[in-house]
Amino acid sequence: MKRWGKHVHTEVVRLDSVRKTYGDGRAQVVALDDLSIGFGQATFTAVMGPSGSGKSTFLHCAAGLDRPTAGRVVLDGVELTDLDEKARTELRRDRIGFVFQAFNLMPALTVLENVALPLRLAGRAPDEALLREVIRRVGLAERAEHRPAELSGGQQQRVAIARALVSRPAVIFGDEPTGALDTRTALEVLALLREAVDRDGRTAIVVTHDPVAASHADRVVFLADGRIAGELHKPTAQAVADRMTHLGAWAEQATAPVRRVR
Ligand SMILES: Nc1ncnc2c1ncn2[C@@H]1O[C@H](COP(=O)(O)OP(=O)(O)OP(=O)(O)O)[C@@H](O)[C@H]1O
Repeated sequence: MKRWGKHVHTEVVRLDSVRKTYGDGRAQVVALDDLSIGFGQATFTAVMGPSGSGKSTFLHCAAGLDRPTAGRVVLDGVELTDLDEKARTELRRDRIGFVFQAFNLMPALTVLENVALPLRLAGRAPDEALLREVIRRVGLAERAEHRPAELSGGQQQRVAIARALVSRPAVIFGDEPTGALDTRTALEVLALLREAVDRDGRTAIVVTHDPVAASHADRVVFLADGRIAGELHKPTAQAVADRMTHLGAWAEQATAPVRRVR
């Protein structure tokens, strides 16, 4: 907890002087270059930047999926950089929800079973009333017994959001969560993330290429060459697009390889 004057400010995620390099010698790539940034509780941040600017690397380091080469990451009061692999896995399971572009649902399981999975993996007996409430909130009450292949892309992503929310995580990380969705469906998914932040006090950090998606955030953080290249608060889609143009993001994107699907 940090105090800024009269205001009490809680940072749920904090990166201090985080550096991440790949390879060494002449082939070394600096993906994150001395990055320091904090994310307050109940805030929604979009992370944007040209291809290769370090967005995925940032997300992986912030969420404890990967270890920085130097610097420290604190998530929900725990210093990730001190933890071994097993402890980091447990912290991810208990304190973090993930939403990916490719939904990553288990095809053989029903909606209800998919949403219950994080609780089962944590050895907790899922409370069916709680599961049904989370599924109702994402608008899929009638679909609880269906399997992912029987749902539209937008419905599948809503299942993924329900699954991310069920363990009441401190942070929800999104990697292009609306990347595979049409405009209207993307707006529904963004509204669910917004509600998780505003109503439940979750902290959302979402990597996106889409200025409209980013305009749903409280703050947009721009990365370039592994560093923070600027921020916008309460952004409009137009302001985000203008800043991305300034960063040369669109020109680079046109020639960039198709994003990896995880
Ligand atoms: N495993 C790896 N080995 C070597 N270099 C890597 C590796 N992963 C990423 N990089 C490099 O690190 C830099 C940052 O990559 P990163 O994937 O974080 O960028 P990004 O902003 O997410 O890009 P995109 O929008 O294209 O997905 C790039 O120069 C990339 O080539």
